[in-house]
Amino acid sequence: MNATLTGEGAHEAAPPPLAPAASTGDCAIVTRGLTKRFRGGQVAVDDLHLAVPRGAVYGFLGPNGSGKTTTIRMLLGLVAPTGGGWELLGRPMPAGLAAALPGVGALVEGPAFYPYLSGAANLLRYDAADPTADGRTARARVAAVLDRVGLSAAAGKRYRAYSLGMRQRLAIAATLLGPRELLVLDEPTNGLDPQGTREVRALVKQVAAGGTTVFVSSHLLAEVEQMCTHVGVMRGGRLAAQGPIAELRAGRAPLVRVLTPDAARAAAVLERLGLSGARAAGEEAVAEIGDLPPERACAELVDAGVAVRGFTVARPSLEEVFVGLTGEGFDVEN
Ligand SMILES: Nc1ncnc2c1ncn2[C@@H]1O[C@H](COP(=O)(O)OP(=O)(O)OP(=O)(O)O)[C@@H](O)[C@H]1O
Repeated sequence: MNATLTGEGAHEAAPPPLAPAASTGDCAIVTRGLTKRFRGGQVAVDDLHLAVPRGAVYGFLGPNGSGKTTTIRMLLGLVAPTGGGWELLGRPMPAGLAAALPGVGALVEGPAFYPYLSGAANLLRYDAADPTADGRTARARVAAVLDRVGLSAAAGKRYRAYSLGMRQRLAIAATLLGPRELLVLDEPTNGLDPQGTREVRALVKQVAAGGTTVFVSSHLLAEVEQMCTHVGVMRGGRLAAQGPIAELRAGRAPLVRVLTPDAARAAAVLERLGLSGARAAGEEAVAEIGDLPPERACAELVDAGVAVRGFTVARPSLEEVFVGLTGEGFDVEN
């Protein structure tokens, strides 16, 4: 799949699209113009074109309120779109929901577990609620899934004694009771401590390594960088960018940054040298270095009388790329 940059996120400083529209070839999720306008007129999701390749761990990244949960709820048939269409596991929706959903594990709102029952007993109750599950093999299924999420040793422990990370792993275990081709997780590390976050991240990677496509929403860039192969960036209900993380990062032009009290003059020199996107902000002038040898740029600046206090050439970090696209910062803590 190719990375694409679309929409209004591409403001003045943002570079042009990396590639044509994403291929929707072998995808676990495809949306075409998916839109949700709530009563009262608010457009929560606007003309969304997602392409989630099979086998990907796709990070659905965006600040709070950018439309992630609404999108996930539409994908799962929990709320009806007001425009556009979508496919899950190759089936057109919503007609194919009943056929596709058994292959989809989803964690949208945390499942309700009984605090006085053990993890295993809670999962047995979940399993019993699934009319397609064979009751005779329930115990084996629950044991296998507890093993998969690393909770075998705590299987008999009461839920209320579980740590936050264990609770979330149990919730993910509940989504894995059946064989799943696709796992959809809405902010699975929200509210977890660093240890719980690590546990959930490791579990997601492990599930993906078993061949399951994972679609996971997050407002944490660092988390998406660590866990995901692909990313879609939401801004105000629209998709500002999507593609393989490595491609989004690698496709960005290296920038020259000049630290100087003469930032405006430095930007003018860089522009005169033919560099794109030359701009000044505070005590920094920035431009795309292109093919110009950095030493030549530096010499020209000095010749023009610019007091160069710092000079670096580097690709923008993923965070800088996304801030450029969304116009908003990301919480990079954690
Ligand atoms: N039922 C609803 N009626 C009206 N507006 C809604 C409804 N649900 C969500 N919205 C609005 O739609 C926008 C997108 O919300 P959504 O929950 O999808 O965003 P999000 O990216 O998942 O954010 P968060 O992480 O905070 O949940 C928000 O402005 C929200 O207030």
